[in-house]
Amino acid sequence: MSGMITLYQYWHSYWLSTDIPVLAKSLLLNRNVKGTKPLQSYRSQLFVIFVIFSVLIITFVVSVINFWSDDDQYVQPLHAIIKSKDDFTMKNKEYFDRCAPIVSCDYNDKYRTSNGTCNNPNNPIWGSSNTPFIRLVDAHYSDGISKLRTSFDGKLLPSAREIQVKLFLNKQTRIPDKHNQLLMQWGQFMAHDVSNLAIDTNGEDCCTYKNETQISSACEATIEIPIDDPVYSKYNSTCMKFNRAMTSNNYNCPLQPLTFINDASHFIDGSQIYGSNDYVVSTLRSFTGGTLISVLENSQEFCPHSSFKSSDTNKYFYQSGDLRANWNLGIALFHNMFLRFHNFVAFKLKTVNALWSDEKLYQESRRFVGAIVQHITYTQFLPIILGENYTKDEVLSSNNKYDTTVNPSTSQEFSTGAFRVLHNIVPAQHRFIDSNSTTVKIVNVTDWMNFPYLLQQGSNYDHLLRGLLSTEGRMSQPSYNPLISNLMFYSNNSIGVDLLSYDIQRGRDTGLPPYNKMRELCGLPVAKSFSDLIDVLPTDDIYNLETLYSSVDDIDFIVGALLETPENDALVGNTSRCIIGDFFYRSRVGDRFFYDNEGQSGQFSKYQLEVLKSINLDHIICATSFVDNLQKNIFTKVDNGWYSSMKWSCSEKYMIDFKPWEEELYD
Ligand code: HEM
Ligand SMILES: [Ca+2]
Repeated sequence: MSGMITLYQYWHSYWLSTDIPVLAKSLLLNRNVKGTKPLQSYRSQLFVIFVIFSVLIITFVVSVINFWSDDDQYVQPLHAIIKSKDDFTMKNKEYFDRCAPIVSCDYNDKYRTSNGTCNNPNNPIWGSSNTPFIRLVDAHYSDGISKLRTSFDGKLLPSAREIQVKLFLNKQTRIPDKHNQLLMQWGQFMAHDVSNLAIDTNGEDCCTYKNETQISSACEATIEIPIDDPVYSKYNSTCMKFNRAMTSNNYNCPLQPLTFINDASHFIDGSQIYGSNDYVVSTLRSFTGGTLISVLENSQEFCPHSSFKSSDTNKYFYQSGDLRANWNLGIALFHNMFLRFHNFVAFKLKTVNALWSDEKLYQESRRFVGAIVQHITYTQFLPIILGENYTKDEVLSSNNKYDTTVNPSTSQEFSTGAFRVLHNIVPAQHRFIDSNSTTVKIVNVTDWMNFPYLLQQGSNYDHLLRGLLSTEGRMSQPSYNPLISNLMFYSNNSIGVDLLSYDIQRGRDTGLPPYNKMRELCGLPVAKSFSDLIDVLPTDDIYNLETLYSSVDDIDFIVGALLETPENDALVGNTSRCIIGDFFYRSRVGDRFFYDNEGQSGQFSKYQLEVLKSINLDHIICATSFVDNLQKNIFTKVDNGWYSSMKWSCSEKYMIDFKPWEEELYD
């Protein structure tokens, strides 16, 4: 009875007379309120129970709402799917057990090594150059080891060129794109930072060897051209030369099934600018003032030259951290831009730290540039490629914590498959635009492959840069432009090759799993018949696929990925987005030196990070060219709305503050 009274008294006094702020204060301070009656202790306990009970109910209601509102069943936490499928620490185990070099590391060092070793304290080789790509799915070869995949019923797969002709070649759409050509160029620059698959060429022309009995293994995979090919039949050509990629066997590490080696450091660290090993790095450094070697022409800085095969001394290749710098004019421009930017940063750091040595200036500048390359990729580039929300929720999730269990290596599926889908935004032509906004020249991309010297003549560097900035990009679509689809690397002696045929054949060469396997990995339902592809592929493409492949399980990954309808605000479809997203997630969380990872030896100070985060590609363009005003959204041709015609001027908007790098001197 006394207990009843007590309870009644409690409720009565609680609702009618308790001073709630006083009670809350007592709970917070975990002590009794002065002058309370003996009932007070019960009151506090009941109040705690009441709070806990309420929290439980609210949590339950919120999780029920979340469960029902999760209508996008295919958007799953991709790294969770991929990570749970396999243990990344076991990837390429045989390589690591048998062939990996032994390295000694100083984990207090503030700077990355040139080849990427010593990043992960438990696995110091992870992500370093000359180590294998990782496979997210096991290799697919017809003999389980090295022979190109065949169809499930044992027949040969359709020829890569036949697929190009029947599915893609005539599907050119010219809808104006809101992005400019610079976006594409950043993509290629990024691809070359993280991926370099060496090709086993030896100068052989595989089609000449084709009919000989002793065919070299590098030439096993020449591409058959259909007799009625709309382009090559005019030249009576029935064979497209194709060399297989180098494998670990070429690096003195025989492994089965074939394992492919990345010559670039897998990390996003600007290795295409600096080189992926000590030798290349040292050939590019001037060893004064922390700068890279450059040549001057018309008061402009360019990459140093290496000799050209031609006797004409006015023609040359640029030397840089990546041999592919000369492939096309746009990539050559980017190599020059970043050479200039490195030297600009070195100069500025010297002005705030007059006593810094060449070594210190070089390393600090490289660290600065590497951070900016990451920052641009994650904040300006990826939101356009993968969509804003996907980038935020999937790629940039998990705060800024480095995770030693995450393997940062580039995946085979990313480099030979998903990221190549963006070859579909490579334009056929570039415009050269002068300072009066007049187009002074239009060039075909394929006319200048391996002829980068055009860039250095007159004001061509700035003209091409203006062209990339103000020409609309090729809209993402299920085809490559007709020039790279037929005439890539053409010369006086050869018609040229087809990039899409190469991409399809390279997938088979490197044992990529077929499209259906990649769907499964990324959480899409496995297609049991062609008609099941309707969830992400247009109907007429499904029909055409059925005429080419005998089973839905045969479709090449890049073929399915290229046909997928792009997701919401992304440029790529569901499976490409998943594989690209997976790589960029691991490349961030698995990189101890990632620019905004917290608690690591190479960490930037708070003020340095503030400056770095305020810099974007606009600042780099302003610091390195005569282009002096820029649109507000650097990868967009023009901004929309009434404000659109206005551009921001370099001198007002894009200054970089180097003060946070000034080291205090103590007497
Ligand atoms: C004018 C522009 C471009 C040209 C001429 C070009 C050409 C090529 C060629 C010839 C290959 C090697 C093909 C092979 O033998 O397997 C390649 C590989 C590749 N490309 Fe492109 N590409 C361009 C732009 C891009 C863009 C915009 C991206 C992505 C955003 C990209 C991503 C890749 C990737 C990831 C590889 C594999 C790299 C490796 O592992 O070695 N490329 N490209
Ligand atoms: Ca790299």
